[in-house]
Amino acid sequence: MVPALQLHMSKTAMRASQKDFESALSQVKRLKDPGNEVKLKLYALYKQATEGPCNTPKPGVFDLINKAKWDAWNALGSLPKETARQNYVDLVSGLSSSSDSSSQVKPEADRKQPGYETLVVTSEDSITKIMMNRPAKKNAITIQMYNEIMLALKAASKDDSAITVLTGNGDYYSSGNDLSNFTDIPPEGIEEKAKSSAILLRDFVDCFIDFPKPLIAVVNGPAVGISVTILGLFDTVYASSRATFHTPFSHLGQSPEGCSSYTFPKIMGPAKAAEMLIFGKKLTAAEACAQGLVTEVFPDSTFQKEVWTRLKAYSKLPPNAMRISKQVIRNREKEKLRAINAEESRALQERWLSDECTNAVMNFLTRKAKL
Ligand SMILES: CCCCCCCCCC/C=C/CC(=O)SCCNC(=O)CCNC(=O)[C@H](O)C(C)(C)COP(=O)(O)OP(=O)(O)OC[C@H]1O[C@@H](n2cnc3c(N)ncnc32)[C@H](O)[C@@H]1OP(=O)(O)O
Repeated sequence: MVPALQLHMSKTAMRASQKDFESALSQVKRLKDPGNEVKLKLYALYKQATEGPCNTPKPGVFDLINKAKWDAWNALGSLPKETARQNYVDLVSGLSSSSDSSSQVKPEADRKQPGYETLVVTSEDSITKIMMNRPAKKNAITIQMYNEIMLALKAASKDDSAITVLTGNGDYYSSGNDLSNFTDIPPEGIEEKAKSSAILLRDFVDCFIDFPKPLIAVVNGPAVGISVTILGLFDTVYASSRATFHTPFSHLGQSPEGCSSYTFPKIMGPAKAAEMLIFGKKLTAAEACAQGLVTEVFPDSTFQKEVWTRLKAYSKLPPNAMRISKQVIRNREKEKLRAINAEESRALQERWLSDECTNAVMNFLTRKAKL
């Protein structure tokens, strides 16, 4: 190589290295804590790059931290300043790329727990998220979905997450019971179907009564029927400003479930509860919040961002303390809630056999009526 060109190139390399060094110095402040060993390496390379070989007296044996730093610097011997600077830049660049890849959000499909067809269940940041996933059917709850939600709750109660969230995919939170559940009548007849459905309903609601960790509903859109009534068993309910809360049981020839015959009057008083549960009054998110069913309403445009930021912060609280607090708040009611659940399920078992209910369901299924 022509000597003049060689000189030019090495000067450029040195200038670039100085620039890289400065940017590495600012980058290092944004890195996650890389641990003590790496921090010592960085310290030593920095000192070598800026001051040259170690030139200070060795600290005393009891000055542990300064001695470790001194040892690390001294170990670099007579390494040239430029090489130390380059090594520093290389080390920071390696740390940044590994911390970038660990903080990258994996696509939901990669994090999804297997085994669910009607739900997407993910666990991340100490939060288990159970998302109802039939958006084309407004997340109407099929028999399979009832069973999968129970499975997901049981798994979440034992996993290492601190909090559990139920939410919906798409524009609805859930349109409640899938009315086509009424069409799948076994050879044993409708009475048997009503009986097994009442057991399913009781077991489903018991899972919410017994859930041991903080349980949060992220109500992303309108909620109907059982998806509303079980909200009284959640610890926190966050709603989008687009959400509505509708329990049209009389319209459907049915009666309340999800322990709402007890929780709603307790939450909002008997008069407001009756308007919802007997007359099917639909509440806006703001009304549901004013009546205590909803904890907080967020503008729809920022709903997901605000709610998940809040939940990520809550999920870092000590999990055992949260669990015990929930027990202290809820345990004394559990037996009562189970008895109420059983009673509501028995009442519905009869309702499902009534003409009022059959006609309402048929009207929906034959496209004659919607809510
Ligand atoms: C004896 C056997 C008993 C079995 C019982 C099992 C256990 C049950 C225990 C629990 C009991 C719970 C009580 C309740 O939850 S009551 C509430 C029931 N829900 C409803 O009545 C809502 C019915 N849906 C509607 O009124 C409307 O769909 C809507 C929610 C107001 C939305 O209207 P939209 O115009 O915006 O959208 P739409 O075109 O209607 O819906 C899109 C498609 O989704 C289907 N769909 C929506 N909700 C349901 C539903 N709840 N059940 C079944 N299918 C639903 C709708 O039919 C559309 O489908 P498609 O595109 O036409 O194929």
